Amino acid sequence: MPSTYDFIIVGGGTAGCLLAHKLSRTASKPSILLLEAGSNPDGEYLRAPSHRYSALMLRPDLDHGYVSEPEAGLDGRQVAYARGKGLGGSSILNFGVFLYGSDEDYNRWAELAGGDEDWNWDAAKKAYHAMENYDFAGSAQYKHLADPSTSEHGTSGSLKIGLPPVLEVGVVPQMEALIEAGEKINLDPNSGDPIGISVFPFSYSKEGRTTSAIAHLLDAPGNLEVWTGAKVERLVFSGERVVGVVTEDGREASSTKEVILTAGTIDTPKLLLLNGIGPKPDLEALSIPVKKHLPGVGQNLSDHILSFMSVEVSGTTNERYSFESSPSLQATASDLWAKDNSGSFALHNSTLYGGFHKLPSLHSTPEFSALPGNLKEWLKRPTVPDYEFISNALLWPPGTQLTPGNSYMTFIAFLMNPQSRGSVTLRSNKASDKPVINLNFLTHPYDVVAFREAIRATWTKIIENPGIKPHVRKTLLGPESLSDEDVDKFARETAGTVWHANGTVRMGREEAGGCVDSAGKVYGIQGLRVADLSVCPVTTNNHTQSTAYFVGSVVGGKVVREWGLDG
Ligand SMILES: Cc1cc2nc3c(=O)[nH]c(=O)nc-3n(C[C@H](O)[C@H](O)[C@H](O)COP(=O)(O)OP(=O)(O)OC[C@H]3O[C@@H](n4cnc5c(N)ncnc54)[C@H](O)[C@@H]3O)c2cc1C
Repeated sequence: MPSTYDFIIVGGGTAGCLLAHKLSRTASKPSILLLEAGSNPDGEYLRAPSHRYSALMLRPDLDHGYVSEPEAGLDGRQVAYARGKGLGGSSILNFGVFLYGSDEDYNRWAELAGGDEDWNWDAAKKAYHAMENYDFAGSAQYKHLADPSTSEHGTSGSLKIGLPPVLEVGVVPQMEALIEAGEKINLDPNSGDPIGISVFPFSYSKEGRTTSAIAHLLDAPGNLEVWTGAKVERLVFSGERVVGVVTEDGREASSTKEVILTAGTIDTPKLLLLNGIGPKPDLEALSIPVKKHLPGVGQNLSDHILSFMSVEVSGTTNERYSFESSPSLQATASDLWAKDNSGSFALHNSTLYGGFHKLPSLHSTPEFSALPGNLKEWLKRPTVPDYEFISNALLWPPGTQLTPGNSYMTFIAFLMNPQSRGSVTLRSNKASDKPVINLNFLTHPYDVVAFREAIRATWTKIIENPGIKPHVRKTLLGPESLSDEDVDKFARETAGTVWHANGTVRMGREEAGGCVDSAGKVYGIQGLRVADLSVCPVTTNNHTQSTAYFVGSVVGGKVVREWGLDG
């Protein structure tokens, strides 16, 4: 006999752990089973800010290891498409930036969700307030560059968010040089208005990285059971109702109320397709019995894209290369971190600064003019950015050897509001086969032009800045020139994912290709919801871990109300 629970949550990732936390702590104490394909990761080094970018390299076992198909817009390159595997999901591997989207993202989301105000900016603000435990201490050291208002952020949630207690060497003069050159400083990008340059808040505290599992599963109540190494392959149906799941290794569990999928933007549609929920012709072609013809499942894959650029700079600009190339400094840092979370492992890689910007010239291009009218109107709103840049990032390309005594500056251009759409489809009807991922990056004419302008503006703002230029010694990675042809070539050769995949089980009207309603319920099937980034009808203008938490929080709130879990 399979064990029976009120709710089964499939996927112990960013959204899934928050959802499990939320439901399990309601007054009625429903029984909940959380199933995670990966392990419960350990390894102290995974948490130090210094290792912010290296979890992927150090622990390939925590990555599902997906790779895209050859991409037409990227000269046939394939893109490694990491997805976290283990309790915490992609919050184990991510780079820790914690930014909300624009207020307009959430208001548009609410509109596309049929006017459901649970998704609008006011609701988002409340949701973030409730989940955050914001440490304001950091910014006290540099209030002219970051000054989040204490009343606008939560301090009693589970998710530790903050600003670096000390900024890394080089950051203050660079930010000041950009401000001097006319950049607007944004003292709190998590205010609904991301425009301007800011020190980026991160999902770190004095103890190091906060994953969703660390935030939400420590001291779990007795009514929450967690199975790791439990990859769900099959949904069990009773007529049109989902009543349970079966894992890869044959374990079964039944649900009396609902199964909620939080397996992420790649695996949630894969699971739906394998179980007969998706486009009928595709399912029939693979001999999968059709439970519900839903053409949108696996379609509409959306992601931000980025290109790294880097220059060698004089050794006085920052301390990055001298630290990274010194085994003895690293050893001391490792000891201090192990002893009391202090030293260079706490400081190194802790600071990212950057900004979200508008590109007025983009709005007069033919590619912009060709967009649908309501989208153009929305893109022109003052708090909707056209692109983002980040500086003080990791050495890129990794392993580059520099002139002894020198250091490096790496900065990144990001395309916001991408219009290219990809897909996640099945390779076969076997659950063990990886899905087919077509990103279709840079296949929409708007994206080509907007990304070109983003690269050009990022390069110019940083490299041509009179306070930064004198420190630059040579280009390590950048376009040959700033001509359209050279920038486009550079984009095709270097553009990659920001790992912000979303939209493959999109929320919206079924007649318009939507797969779930505004409560995350899968159309045509009872007892089945989705509560991860696959439901997004908007690619929010941020880095998307906060969006995943938001989805878990909103759908969780609806489940609590619909089932009266809080009495
Ligand atoms: C390398 C990298 C860097 C990033 N950097 C940032 C950043 O700096 N800031 C930011 O805001 N965002 C960042 N992101 C994006 C952000 O982390 C993700 O958008 C977000 O975590 C996705 O949350 P999710 O809940 O939708 O999915 P996930 O967190 O990926 O969770 C899905 C979970 O489901 C599990 N699962 C999958 N299939 C099954 C199955 N069949 N059965 C059981 N379990 C299953 C997975 O193992 C995983 O644990 C980054 C992502 C990556 C990969």
